[in-house]
This record gives sequence, structure tokens and C-alpha cells, in this order.
Amino acid sequence: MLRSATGLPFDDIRNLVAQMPGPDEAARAAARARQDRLVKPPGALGRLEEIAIHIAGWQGREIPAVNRPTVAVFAATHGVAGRGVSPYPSEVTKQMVATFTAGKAAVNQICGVFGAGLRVFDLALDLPTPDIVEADALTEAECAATMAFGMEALAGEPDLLCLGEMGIGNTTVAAAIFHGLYGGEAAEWVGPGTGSTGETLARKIEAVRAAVERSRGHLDDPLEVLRKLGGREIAAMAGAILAARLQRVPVVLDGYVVTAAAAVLKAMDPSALDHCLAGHVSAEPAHRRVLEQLGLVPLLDLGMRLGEGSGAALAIGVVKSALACHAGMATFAEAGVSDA
Ligand SMILES: Cc1cc2ncn([C@H]3O[C@H](COP(=O)(O)O)[C@@H](O)[C@H]3O)c2cc1C
Ligand SMILES: O=C(O)c1cccnc1
Repeated sequence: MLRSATGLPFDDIRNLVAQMPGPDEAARAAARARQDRLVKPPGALGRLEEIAIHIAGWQGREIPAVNRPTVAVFAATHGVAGRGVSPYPSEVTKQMVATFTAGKAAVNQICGVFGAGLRVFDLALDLPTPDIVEADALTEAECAATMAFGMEALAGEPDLLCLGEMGIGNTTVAAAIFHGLYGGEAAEWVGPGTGSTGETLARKIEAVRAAVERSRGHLDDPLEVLRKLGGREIAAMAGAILAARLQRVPVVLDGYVVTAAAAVLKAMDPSALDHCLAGHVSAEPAHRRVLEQLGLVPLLDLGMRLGEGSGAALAIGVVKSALACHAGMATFAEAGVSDA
């Protein structure tokens, strides 16, 4: 638990945010110099070069490696789903958790391709958080404890942590967090999610508007936004991103919903996502704008809108390829190739 002798739970979270380390600048510089010696025109590997340098900085070595990538999927149940904001019933969350365990979801197949481990964290699925239109999703103690629980994603000592989620209704929750953090109109943040249209989409926009309206006066504190509007998987993912940072483990974000957890930390500290890569931009319309807001350029843009960590898992292939080139390519000198 994060409760200290003197502080409130959120103060403990704030203390951790204040302790976030930066990357190893010497390792970054060494990796950058290596990229310039490898047998290719400088910059010819485009973002693969930046990715190798990014991972080098966070792993603290000139030649980093990703041998134990982990996809951590956090699952939770949302009271707001009872408003009919998703075409699917809340039971699907538990059923999909069973499907992950059986190895039969999309994310399992993608993990298999890249040799990634999948860990599923089930956050009290029989106990939905209150409907955010009516009441706060979490108390401060619950929110801090759930963030602490999310730190368990680091327990297997992954060398790359990808985040995913499952929770019917959670694109509504994510939209509420973005609307709470960034303002504007509710409708700007709301999209179809699993496929909401017409009346369902209208109920979703109204739920986001009303939940944020209910939270007015508390929106300048990102942890309050998380507590009042976010579900357990969002809080746990925020904790996982923070824990990864404290251990200098690089993170790959997934789509719109995972990005809501990231946005809370970024609002607390502009450097909070420096260890994160955006695995992809999802087809949820507001995701692109949110990534711009966060200063993240997605690695992939494949029109995916699934969640589960599927886009983050797919990006492992890009990261591994970047590191394979960085580690395995000869330098101009080694290969005996004439430099420019
Ligand atoms: C079969 C199925 C598998 C999924 N895997 C991820 N999600 C995704 O859809 C949900 C969010 O969308 P909304 O807010 O519209 O409910 C999340 O659980 C998310 O991960 C799924 C949804 C379904 C139906
Ligand atoms: O982008 C996402 O995270 C997403 C989109 C649709 C449904 N679930 C998640």
C-alpha cells in the first residue's frame, strides 16, 4: 500500500511523481553515436533510430534489448455502462477475461507473434464502480490503492511494458477524463467505441457532459479527475505507467482508453510520459487529437479500434525490429563499406 504514516494517499502518489527519474543521457548519446556509425545513410531508418535511442536511454545501456516484453491488460466494470452507452452488455468484460485466459482473443495472437507475455489483472469485476453521472467512481483511498495495485504489472520485471484494458463502457469513461482535463464540448471527445451510433451515441455524449458537469470545481486536480470520472482499470494503468517510470522501464501505450490513464499523469507533470511510446493511433476519432495534446506520435496507424492492448502489442514488432537493427548491424568500418 502507498499510505504513509503522515500523508493522504494522493500525497503519496504526488511524492512518487516528484521522484520520477529521467533517462540515462550517456546511454542515449552512445546509442545515437552508434546509429550514426551503422552501415546506412544517417537517418535512413527513420523513427526506428529514435526508438532504439529511446529504449537505450530508459534501459540505461548503449545496446538495449527487449527479451521479456509484457502486455498487462487491466479489466474493470463500470456503473455508467448501465446507461446504455455501449452496444454490448457489461457481462462481456468477464467473458473477454475468460477469452484472454483461454488464449483466444486478438491480443493473445499478437503476443504470440512477438513472444510477449500477457498478464490479465481483474479488478473486482463483480463490483462495478458507481455510475459517474451520479457519483464519484472511486474514493481517494480506493483510487490510490488501485494505482498501487497497477504497479504489480512490473512484478515480472518486463523490459518493455505494454498496457491494455477491457471494460465495457470505458470509452465513455475515457472521454469523460479527456473532457474533464481538456475542456471543450463533451461531443468533441466522444466517439463510437465498440460501435455506438444514434441513440446510444447520444446517451454517451450526455453521460460524459453530465459526469464532467457534476465534477466542476475539482477539474484542476488530475488525480481528482481520475478518481471522480475514471474506473479501476484507468487508475491501475496510471499506477503501472508511473511504476514503470520509477524503474526506468519503457512503456508502450495502446489506444484511446489507455491514453486516458497516461493523460492524467501528463497533467500532473509534463515529463511524466517521457518513457512512453504511443503504440498506435486508434480509429476512435478523438485519439489523434489527444496524442497531439500529449506530444506523442503514434508508431502505427492501422484503423484498429479494439483495445485489449492489441495496438501496443503490435508495436512490439516495431520496437524489436528497431533494436535488432541497432544491435545487429555492422558499422561502416566493420563492414568495410565506404562512408559518404
Ligand atoms: C467482444 C469485445 C472484445 C473487446 N476487446 C476490447 N474491447 C473494447 O471495448 C470496450 C470499450 O468500448 P465501449 O465503451 O463501446 O464499451 C473495452 O472493453 C475495450 O477494451 C472489446 C469489446 C467487445 C465487445
Ligand atoms: O482505442 C481504444 O482504446 C478503443 C477503441 C474502441 C474500443 N475500445 C478501445
